[in-house]
Amino acid sequence: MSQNYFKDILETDGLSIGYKQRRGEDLCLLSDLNLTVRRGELVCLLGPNGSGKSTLMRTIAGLQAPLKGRTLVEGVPIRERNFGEIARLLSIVLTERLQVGNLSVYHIVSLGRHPYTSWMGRLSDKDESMIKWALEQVGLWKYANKFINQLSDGERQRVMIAKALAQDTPLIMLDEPTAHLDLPNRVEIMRLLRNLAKETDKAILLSTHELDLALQAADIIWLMSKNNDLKIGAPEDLVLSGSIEDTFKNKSFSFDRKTGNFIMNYQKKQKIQLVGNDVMGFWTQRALSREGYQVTREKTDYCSIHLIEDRMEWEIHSNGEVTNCKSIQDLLLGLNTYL
Ligand SMILES: Nc1ncnc2c1ncn2[C@@H]1O[C@H](COP(=O)(O)OP(=O)(O)OP(=O)(O)O)[C@@H](O)[C@H]1O
Repeated sequence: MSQNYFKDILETDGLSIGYKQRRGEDLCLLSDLNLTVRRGELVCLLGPNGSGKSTLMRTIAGLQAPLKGRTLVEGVPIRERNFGEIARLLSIVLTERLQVGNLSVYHIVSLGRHPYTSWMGRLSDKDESMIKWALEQVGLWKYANKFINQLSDGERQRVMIAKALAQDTPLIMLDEPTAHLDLPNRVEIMRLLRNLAKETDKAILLSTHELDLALQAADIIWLMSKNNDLKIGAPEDLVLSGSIEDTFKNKSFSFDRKTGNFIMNYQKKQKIQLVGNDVMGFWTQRALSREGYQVTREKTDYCSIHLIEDRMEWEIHSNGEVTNCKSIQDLLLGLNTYL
């Protein structure tokens, strides 16, 4: 543990990232970055493919040389330190699936203690208690003696997080920790990482393509765009400023600031009035938009749809006629006969 208390666990000082070219100018992806990650903070790095997320993560971790500037963890410039010293400052969880099926969960997590063990790798009482603590944090102590190939992908990811926790570093970095996982496991890993940041007071920096989860879990988002730009802010600030919308703008879908969802852009058909609110209204509107209708609260020339919420039914009102529908599927079929 460091003697000094650093509020900003990670700092970059005039950091420029990119690639040195043999001929011509260097490929500079981002320049003069002065970034910080504070104690207890979960920061999610987001951006489209090829925007430079991996390059930034690798450069921060000291795995790739910066074009300019430096990274400091708890005030220590990491590229000036040796491997053992860096391993006490930051731990990294990479995306690759673990291929070592014949190692136990306990053994893998114990590898996180390598910066503290002797060259023989003998574990002290403190090492053993850290390993137990780390496995308890991710809810896998009961699996300590299982082999890694007996675990699901979500459980393996939790083992790797436990290994990083056992390493006991102020900064934990994770490269796409939710890749290869199903939705419940993706949510679970993000929730776990957020809780760990708060409970352990560590700084956690992760790269992800999961915009939705990052918006819900991150304290701060670092948003990279393809035109060498990095925007930083609370998720809600980046939504309200339109930065998220701009970054992921595409002709086939758009980001809806009101709901935080991506909406596929379908060809617009007629305008339909929707009368009624709430959950049923939300899902009815989704279905109508998917079919290409423009949904409005105003009266239109065509028809209006009334929600009968207590019976979970829909009515199509058109030219004085009313058609009753028992489901959204019915409603969409019914509309085809009117329009
Ligand atoms: N070794 C390299 N030499 C030169 N250019 C590179 C090298 N590696 C990556 N690049 C370029 O740097 C840019 C950023 O790549 P990077 O892999 O950091 O993006 P990313 O945001 O992590 O992408 P993805 O979301 O697809 O993983 C890309 O244009 C890529 O072609």
